[in-house]
Amino acid sequence: MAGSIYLTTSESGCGKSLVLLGISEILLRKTNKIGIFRPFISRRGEIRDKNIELILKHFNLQLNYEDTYAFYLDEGLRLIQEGKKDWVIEKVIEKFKAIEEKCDFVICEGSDFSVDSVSFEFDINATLAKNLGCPVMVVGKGTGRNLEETLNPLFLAYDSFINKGCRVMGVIINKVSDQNLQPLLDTLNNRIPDESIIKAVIPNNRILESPTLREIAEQLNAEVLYGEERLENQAYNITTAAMQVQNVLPRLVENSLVITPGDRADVILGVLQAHASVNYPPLAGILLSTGFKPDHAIDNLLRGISQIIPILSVKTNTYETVSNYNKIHSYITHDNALKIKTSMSIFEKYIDTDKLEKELSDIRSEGLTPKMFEYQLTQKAKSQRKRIVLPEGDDPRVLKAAAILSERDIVDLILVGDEDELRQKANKLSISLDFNKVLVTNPKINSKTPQYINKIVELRQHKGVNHDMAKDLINDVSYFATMMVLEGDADGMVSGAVHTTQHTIRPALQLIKTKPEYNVVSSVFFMSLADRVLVYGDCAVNPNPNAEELAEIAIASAETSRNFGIEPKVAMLSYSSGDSGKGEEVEKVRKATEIVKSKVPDLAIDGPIQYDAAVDTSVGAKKLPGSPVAGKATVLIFPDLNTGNNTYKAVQRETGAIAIGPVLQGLNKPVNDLSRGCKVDDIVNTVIITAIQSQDYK
Ligand SMILES: CC(C)(COP(=O)(O)OP(=O)(O)OC[C@H]1O[C@@H](n2cnc3c(N)ncnc32)[C@H](O)[C@@H]1OP(=O)(O)O)[C@@H](O)C(=O)NCCC(=O)NCCS
Ligand SMILES: CC(=O)OP(=O)(O)O
Repeated sequence: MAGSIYLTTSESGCGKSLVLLGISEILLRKTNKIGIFRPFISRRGEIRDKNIELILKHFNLQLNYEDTYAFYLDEGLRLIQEGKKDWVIEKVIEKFKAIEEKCDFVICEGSDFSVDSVSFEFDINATLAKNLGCPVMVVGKGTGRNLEETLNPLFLAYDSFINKGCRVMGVIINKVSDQNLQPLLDTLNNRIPDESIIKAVIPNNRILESPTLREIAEQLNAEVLYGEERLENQAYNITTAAMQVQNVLPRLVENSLVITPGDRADVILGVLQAHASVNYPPLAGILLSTGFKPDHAIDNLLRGISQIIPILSVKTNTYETVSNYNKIHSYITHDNALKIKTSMSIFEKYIDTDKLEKELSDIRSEGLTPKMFEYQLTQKAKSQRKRIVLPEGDDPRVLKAAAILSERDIVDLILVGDEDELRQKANKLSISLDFNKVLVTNPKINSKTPQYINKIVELRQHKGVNHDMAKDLINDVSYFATMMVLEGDADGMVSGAVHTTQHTIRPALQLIKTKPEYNVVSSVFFMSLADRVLVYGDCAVNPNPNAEELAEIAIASAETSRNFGIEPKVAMLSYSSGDSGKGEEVEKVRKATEIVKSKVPDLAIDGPIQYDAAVDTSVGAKKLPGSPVAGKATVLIFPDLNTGNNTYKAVQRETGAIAIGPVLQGLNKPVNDLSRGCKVDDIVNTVIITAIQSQDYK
C-alpha cells in the first residue's frame, strides 16, 4: 500500500500550495511515482483546480486530471446534507484507492474552506483523513493578525483532528510577519511538545502573496485592453488614483497597480510616463474602473507604445473595484516559475526538510481503517460474484439486508422460505426488496430436496441417521441451506439471526466437515473499531480448546486475517504477560504459542500476553520489551470461549464497534453464523465476507 499524507488548512487562504510543492519535491527525492488527490475541489467554471494542475504539470505526473478529485465542494455538501455522507466517503475512498494503486505516495489535499461551509469542511476533512488512514499536516496563517488571532483557528483545527483520532504529523503557520515568527514558533513548541511532530513558521513573502495581472483579470472579470503579453507582472500593492496627476505621481510605489476611472486619460498617460521614467518606480499595470475606456485618439496613442504595461478595464466604480481587488486570491500556478522557485527556497529555509523527509518515508499505512476495510470487502466480493443462501428469509433484518445487498448488486442471494409470505412481509414492513433480483426457495417444494435427503443419509448413516430422520432434518432450514452449499447449489450460507450458534453450525460440522489440514472449526470476529480493524478469535465455537486446538485457532485466524488484507501480528491472550503470572491456563497459552512458532516460524506471534500489552504501545514496551507483537497486535486469540465471547460483546456494546462475524474458519465450504442480536449491517457484512471466502473454493 502507498504512503499518504492529508494536507489541510485551518481556514481559507493559508497558502498550502507552498507546502504542497515542498512536500512533493521531498518525496520526489525517493520516488517519481507520487500522486495528488483532492476529495473536494471548488467549482470555478471551466477552470481546473489550480493546485492539482500545479503538481501535475510542474512535476510532469502521468495522472488523468479527472482521476485526481472526487467531488465539487458544493456537490459534496449537498449530498451530505441529503444524508448521503457514507456514500460520499465511499466514493472518495474509491477514487483515492485508484490513484494509490498507481503511486508510491499520495498527497491528499483537503478542501479550500469556502466562507459558507467552514464547520462542514472541518468535520469532513477530519473524517476523510481518518478513513483514508492518512497522517495530517495542518497549515494555518498569520496574515495581518496578532498571535492570539493566528493561533486560535489553528489549534481549533489541530484539536479537532486529534479528537477525531487522526495522527497529526505537522503544524505549519504560513504568511507570518517577521516580528511574530519566533513567538509563534515558541508557542507551537510549548503547546505541542511532541518532538516527532513537525512544527514550522513561514514568513510573508511579497512574491507569493502578490497576484499577477492575469489573476487580477480572471478574478475581477476584467477586459484586457493593452499589454496582454505582460500579464505575468505581479502587483505588490495598489495606488488609487482619483486625484490629479501631479498628486498621483509622488504616491506611486514599485510594482503597484494603479486603479483609476477609465475616463482619466491624464492619469493613464501620466502613469505610463512615470513607468518609463527613471525618476519613478516601475509599475505592474493599470486597472480602469467605471467601464469607461480610452477614446479613439488615446487608444491610438496607447497602441503605439511598445512593451506597454497591462491596462485592464472593469465596469465597477472605483470604490467597489478596490474592495473587489482586496478579495483576490493569489495562486502559485504551474506556469509561474518565479513563484514556484520562491516557494521551494522558502520551504527549504523554514522547514526542517531532513526531519520531514524521514517522517514521510516512515509513513506506511497504519493498519486498515474501517471504511477502507468495508470498501475493499465490497470490491473483492464484486470481483467474482457468488450465490449466498440465507435460511432465515422471513426475519425482518434478513429481508432488509437482502434489499441492501441486491440494491448494491454485490452478490446473488437465495432466501429460504415461501415466496408469497416473504413478499407480504416485505410489503408490510415497507422493505423495498426487488424479488426479481433474488431467488426464493422453499424446501417443501424444491426439486432438489429428495437428493439432499439421500445425501444426508449417505453421510450420516454411520451415526444412525436413516431416511425418515433425514426427512425430518431437511425441514430444518439450517440443514436445508447447508445441503445447498454442500451440493453446490449455493456458494455459502449465512444464518444465526434467529437460531443459536449450535443450531446454525452443527449441520456444517456434521456434513461439510473440516478441511484436511484442520481438526477444529473455529471463528473470528472482525472488530471494526473507530480507527482500525482487529481480528478476535475464537469467540463463538470452541468452549475450552486445549493447547493444540488453541494453536490451530491462532494459525487459522492469522490466515483469515491475511486473506482479508490485515497483516497478522498475533497476541495469545492471557492474564499474564511473559512470566508475570502463573497458572494452568497461562501454561496452556504458552504451550500453544510454542506450537504455532514451531509450525509457522515466520508468523509474528507472542504469548502469553495481556490485552493492554497487546494493543497499547507504551504498556507493551513496559511489559514485553522487544516483542514483535506487543503494542501492535492485530489478531487477538482468547484462551477460551468464556473470555472471547464476553470480551467481543463488551467491546461491541461499550464502544459502538461493528463486530463482523462470527466468521467460521477451517470448514470445507463457507458457512457463517450471526449473533441473534445482530443488526442489518452485520448481516450485510457477513454475507460479503462469506462471498469472499467462497471465492477460494472451486
Ligand atoms: C460447536 C458446537 C455447537 C458443537 O456442538 P455439538 O454439535 O453438540 O457437538 P458434538 O460433540 O455433538 O459434535 C457434532 C459434530 O460436530 C463435530 N464438531 C464439534 N465441534 C467441532 C469443532 N469445533 N470443529 C470441528 N468439528 C466439530 C464433531 O466432531 C461431531 O462430528 P460427528 O457428528 O461427525 O462426529 C459446541 O461446541 C458449542 O455449542 N459451542 C459453543 C457455541 C456457542 O454457544 N457459542 C456462543 C455464542 S456464538
Ligand atoms: C456469536 C454469538 O455470541 O451469538 P449469540 O449472541 O446468538 O449467542
